Amino acid sequence: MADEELPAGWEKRLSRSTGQAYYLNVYTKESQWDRPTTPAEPAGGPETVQCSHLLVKHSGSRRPSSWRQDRIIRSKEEALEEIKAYREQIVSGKATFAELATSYSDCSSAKRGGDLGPFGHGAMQQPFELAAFALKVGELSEPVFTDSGVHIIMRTA
Ligand SMILES: Cn1nc(-c2ccccc2)cc1C(=O)N[C@H](Cc1nc2ccccc2[nH]1)C(=O)O
Repeated sequence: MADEELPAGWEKRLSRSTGQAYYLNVYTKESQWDRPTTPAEPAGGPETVQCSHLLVKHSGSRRPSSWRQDRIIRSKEEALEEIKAYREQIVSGKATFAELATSYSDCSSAKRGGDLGPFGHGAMQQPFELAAFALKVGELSEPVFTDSGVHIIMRTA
């Protein structure tokens, strides 16, 4: 079977000792045995990422109101428990990220399944940015706290 094309930024090499194929990130010169499925990221990480998020606000949020609820009174601890339950539903496959974000996110991006579109450094609150840029494409964050509330973040590009 002809070798399928590799995602951008990768080169296929053969191990001198075993003859086994491995893959080289041409930017960072790092190598891996597993065939890559996403483009190689340059050293220093990506300039922009695209993420979807699910936000649960609480009484201490910067704007304790949303399309879902005019006045949000749940505590920060209750918000964390809710976001952990949503994360478990996603990880177990009981629901998709987009389904839950559409129904339950307190961010206006809920209408787009939580999709925030592409963004670069400096666009989002720092805890959110740090978590988002640390994710690999397709990865789901642990709960992230910002002045807006408690988030889970899925990097999509
Ligand atoms: C940063 N952002 N993008 C959208 C958005 C994007 C695409 C389509 C519709 C809305 C909404 C927002 C936003 O700040 N929403 C706030 C809540 C919020 N706070 C955030 C902090 C970090 C990242 C996303 C966040 N969303 C709100 O609705 O009160």
